[in-house]
Amino acid sequence: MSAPFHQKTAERGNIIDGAGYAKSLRDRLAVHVTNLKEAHGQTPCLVVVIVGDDPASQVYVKSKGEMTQAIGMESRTVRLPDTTSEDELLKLIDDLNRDNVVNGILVQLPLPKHMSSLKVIDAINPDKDVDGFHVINAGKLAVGLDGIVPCTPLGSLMLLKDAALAHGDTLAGKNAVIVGRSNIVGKPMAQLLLNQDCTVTIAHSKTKDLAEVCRAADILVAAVGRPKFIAGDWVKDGAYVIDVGINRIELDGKGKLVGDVDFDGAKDRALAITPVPKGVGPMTIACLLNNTIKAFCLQNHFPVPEGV
Ligand SMILES: Nc1nc2c(c(=O)[nH]1)N[C@@H](CN(C=O)c1ccc(C(=O)N[C@@H](CCC(=O)O)C(=O)O)cc1)CN2
Repeated sequence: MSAPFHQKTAERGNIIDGAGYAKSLRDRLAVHVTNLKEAHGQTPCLVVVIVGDDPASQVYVKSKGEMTQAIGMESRTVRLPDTTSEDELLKLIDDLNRDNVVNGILVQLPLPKHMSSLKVIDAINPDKDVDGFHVINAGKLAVGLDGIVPCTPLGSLMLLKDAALAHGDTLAGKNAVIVGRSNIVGKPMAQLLLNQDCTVTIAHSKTKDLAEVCRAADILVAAVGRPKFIAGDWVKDGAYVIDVGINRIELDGKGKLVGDVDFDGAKDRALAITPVPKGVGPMTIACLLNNTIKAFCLQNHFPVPEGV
């Protein structure tokens, strides 16, 4: 087993360095891309589709394109106006499904209100669904088959495993509480932690005594999308805390990014905790690159590189 990336140091304390882990993952993936090119003369190709002009989505999509290219893969971005009809988007996906050069298709979420994200995701060929959102990939994860795993939960699991390893610990047998039941984070995160032999609870807006449920968590994953929703005293002493939330708030007249956890209140209780920014967020894009390489190898019947 490799040495843990996350080490408790004087500067970092118990703060999980998601940005640093993501960089080291991208460096490893760049080596795989070079090796695949040398061995097969082919390069994985990712197409990202964005509809509309949501400013945060524009930033993420730009970053996806840059990072895809930076590790040596081919990147294409399709930008559509928010007047695009659902049928036009479905037609584009159909074309991309049929294009043999394209290995990965990602439709940036959220979509404009006149589109059904379930319908759009369902139209993507599951083999090219590098987000891992298609019902076939969700089903594979649920029954323990190898498929494409959603990027944010996959990145969160990598950080958790690494933090546990740094403490000479494992995830098996731990009480994991996930606050949030979305299809793209909460539910797949629960499946991943179940597969690690955790005892898993999914909590949500109707959960009774949420604070008490959280206080019982050895692993607490916050994915509610509400700034500082999880108070510091909801965190058990010695818990691993993964904060998936990325919320933009105004503080002293300035824009600021905060997570779903009250970081200052939680950090002295947690054994290890992800910050916002530079925690889970950067792992989302690094795992997208990981998934694109995996999809490329599976489509071409090449061996999937170890660790991908
Ligand atoms: N099709 C998808 N849509 C969306 C996904 C997804 O996985 N697939 N996830 C999010 C947005 N997202 C990627 O698309 C994403 C969010 C945040 C980050 C990130 O690196 N955040 C930085 C802060 C950046 C900032 O200033 O906003 C951090 O946390 O350090 C990357 C990707 C919703 N849509």
